[in-house]
Amino acid sequence: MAAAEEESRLCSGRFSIGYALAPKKQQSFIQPSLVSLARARGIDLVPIDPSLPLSHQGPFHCVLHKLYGDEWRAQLDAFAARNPSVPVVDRPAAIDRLHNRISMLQVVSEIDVGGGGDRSETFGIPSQVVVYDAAALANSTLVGALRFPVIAKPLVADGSAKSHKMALVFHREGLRKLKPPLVLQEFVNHGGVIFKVYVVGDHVQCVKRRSLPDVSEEGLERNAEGSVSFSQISNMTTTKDSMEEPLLEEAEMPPLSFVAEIARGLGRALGLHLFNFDVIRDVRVGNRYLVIDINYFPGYAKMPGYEEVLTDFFWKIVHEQNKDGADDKESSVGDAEK
Ligand SMILES: Nc1ncnc2c1ncn2[C@@H]1O[C@H](COP(=O)(O)OP(=O)(O)OP(=O)(O)O)[C@@H](O)[C@H]1O
Ligand SMILES: O=P(O)(O)O[C@H]1[C@H](OP(=O)(O)O)[C@@H](OP(=O)(O)O)[C@@H](O)[C@@H](O)[C@@H]1OP(=O)(O)O
Ligand SMILES: [Mg+2]
Ligand SMILES: [Mg+2]
Repeated sequence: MAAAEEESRLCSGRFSIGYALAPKKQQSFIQPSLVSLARARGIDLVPIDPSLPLSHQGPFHCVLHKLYGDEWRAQLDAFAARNPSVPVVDRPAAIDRLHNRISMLQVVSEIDVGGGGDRSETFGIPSQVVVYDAAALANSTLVGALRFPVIAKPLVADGSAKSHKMALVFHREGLRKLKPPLVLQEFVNHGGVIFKVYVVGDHVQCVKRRSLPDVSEEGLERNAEGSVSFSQISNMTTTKDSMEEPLLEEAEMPPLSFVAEIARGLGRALGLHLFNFDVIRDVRVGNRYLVIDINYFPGYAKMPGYEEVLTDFFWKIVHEQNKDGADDKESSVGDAEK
């Protein structure tokens, strides 16, 4: 940041965080309750107009964003080159890894959750294969390795409505109408409840949501249709499903220390501060947890107390950044920025 701009901040004692978000995201995330809490703690949340040069906006002490495309990327790169000490949360190259459902989950095998060796819980990802074209869907070696039912997920997870369109496929014949590129992931019975683990820097919070109900052997036989399509099931408040209602309130949460260790490992390996991940508990192995999805900058406003959590995060970023003004300090924000 230019010396004159920093001087004006020192006089005003305030920090500016610029945010660049799609209109729907802006509406859900930038709540008056968040804006006023941040303001009370000396932080102004300022909208960035992505159609104007970033250099004509600001000054900012941090840039927060969930926008894609080459133009936006070029703007951020130029901004980072001009303002090497201003954190960009998060780096586009780090976010990219979450836009492909294979690279997204590969990171799970890269992390090490120690727990001193006395932890009974284990974690991993479901078996999955990637299918690039229709010919591969007919390949018995590839598909034969999977146990049905499977969930077909678009390979690309770029936030488009299309990228959330899934199909639960009961039989091999159900694969025929699918459109690659996609990932075929084994459906794991998990009691109809999913755990969403929200990460904001060092903060980790886990909530329960409804999920797809378990599929029994009879259900598998009965389903002559071969597949069922769905989209963003955990955001639905009701389902038309005739299957037994999952008892959301009664579902036991995973130990917080366990999910927090996974969260920290993922945050470090991905170089990200703002994300959530979906975890299910395998009903066959009660202490086995599977990560099935990781999302950049999720719907934080649905997280209880999100205003405090996000304001604390903003406060830490701008204060760490300005403590000794350098890029070479040891803050986690600085590390991710590099
Ligand atoms: N392997 C699996 N086994 C059982 N259920 C699964 C599996 N994968 C996904 N699901 C169910 O399908 C839902 C959607 O899958 P996923 O989370 O991968 O999609 P998404 O569109 O990326 O979700 P989000 O809205 O969280 O970004 C999950 O919330 C869960 O209910
Ligand atoms: O819109 P919502 O508040 O539901 O947030 C969802 C968010 O949509 P948004 O970024 O457009 O807001 C999604 O992002 P994209 O994959 O589509 O980029 C994804 O992160 C979901 O997992 C979030 O739901 P949550 O996991 O928190 O339940
Ligand atoms: Mg999900
Ligand atoms: Mg997702």
